[in-house]
Amino acid sequence: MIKRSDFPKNFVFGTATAAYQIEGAANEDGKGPSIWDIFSHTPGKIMTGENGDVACDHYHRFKEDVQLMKEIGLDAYRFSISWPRVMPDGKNINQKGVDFYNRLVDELLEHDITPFITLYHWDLPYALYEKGGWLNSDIAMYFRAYATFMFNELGDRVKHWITLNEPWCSSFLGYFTGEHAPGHKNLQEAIVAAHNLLRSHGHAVQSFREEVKDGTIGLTNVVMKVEPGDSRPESFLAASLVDKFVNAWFHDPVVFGKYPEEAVKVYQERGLQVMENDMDIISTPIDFFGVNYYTRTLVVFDTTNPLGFSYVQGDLPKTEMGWEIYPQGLFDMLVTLKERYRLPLYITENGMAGPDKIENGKVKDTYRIEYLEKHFEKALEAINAGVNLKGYFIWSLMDNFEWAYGYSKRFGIIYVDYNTQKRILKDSAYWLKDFLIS
Ligand SMILES: N=[N+]=NCCCCNC(=O)[C@@H]1[C@H]2[C@H](O)[C@@H](O)[C@H](O)[C@@H](CO)[C@@H]12
Repeated sequence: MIKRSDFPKNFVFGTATAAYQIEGAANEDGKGPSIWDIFSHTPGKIMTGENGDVACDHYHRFKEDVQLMKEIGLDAYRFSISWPRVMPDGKNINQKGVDFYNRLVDELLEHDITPFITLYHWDLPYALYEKGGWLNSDIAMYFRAYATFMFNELGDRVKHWITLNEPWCSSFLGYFTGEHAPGHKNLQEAIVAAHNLLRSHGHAVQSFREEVKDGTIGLTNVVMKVEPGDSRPESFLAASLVDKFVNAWFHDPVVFGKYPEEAVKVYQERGLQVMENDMDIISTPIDFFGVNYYTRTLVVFDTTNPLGFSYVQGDLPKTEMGWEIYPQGLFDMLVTLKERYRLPLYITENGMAGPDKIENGKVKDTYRIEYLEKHFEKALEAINAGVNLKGYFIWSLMDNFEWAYGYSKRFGIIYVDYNTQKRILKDSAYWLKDFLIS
């Protein structure tokens, strides 16, 4: 049985959340609307018709939540800042919003929990969306100013920062499939948004080097193990190409200063415009990559699809999200990232949505314990294979607003009763508490 002491001494175990998914107080103390406030209030966008107006009410209950993190014994906590809470119009400061994050950081430090901050976890100020949002190249300057302000405000106490959470989701789910805010369905827009997200990332890193000299900063991507769904050679080719679009597209430019060749050609015909010194900015050196790993993606050669491939379902056991449980993919991707980019890594998200039910005041989420054990084992295997893995953040600390699925998908190790806002540690939280002292 794997033990905490099998991991390197300074390895951090934590949990992760995001502002829009847990804070609530959507219109309180001067906070401005984000694109997710508008999207979740737009009929038909959220499967359950729910929104993040209250969520887990973390804005008011953060002290209780930090106390629960302490009770479990977490080393670290990854959370995001709501840009429109601190800058309601994307530019001017809302001091009450800033005060909340000062209080949260101080509460974490008082409980010996190391804060890891994500600057952007999808909740763009709506006022900036009205100015073009990620489609307007000026967004990089707004993001740089926001990042610089936060570095100056919290950088004395917070030494670990992530610029963006999953730019692939922000651009391709937000602007191509339309599943996420702002709900556009335009491939050219998705390509432009992805480029502006990476430019914004680079500007924030440049500012960080001036503002927080003793800190580390990185970029978090969703990392999908892309595999062929059948044995045809064309499907192997399709898998390799999809891997370039979903994985390499958001890692290569940040390290090598250039997009993957195979994908550039496709995107240049569909609106990608790279201006002078964009790639130099995007490839401003970072200290680590954050890896959000959930599952694998299977693709097959498919001439009926204009892109030449289609996604297929695998036959492994699945979570409530319909995602296959595939711990081997975590090992494979950690090794791939290490060999290609030679950067330290954090697993900034890994976890599962389960059929969590309260029975006699308990949640027997044995399936989540097994899921975490298997993925912990693969993470350790990767470390022993030479991967410089520095930490592991479970998604998520508590059940929360799961974007287009509303509150119907429970990822937390803590159960949230949304009617009463009562928090109940699931069996997986008690398991983690024991693991962290093993
Ligand atoms: N097929 N397939 N699939 C895998 C693709 C997963 C893309 N979604 C994510 O990674 C999001 C990430 C997000 O940071 C968090 O805010 C979300 O709550 C979790 C759970 O959904 C994950």
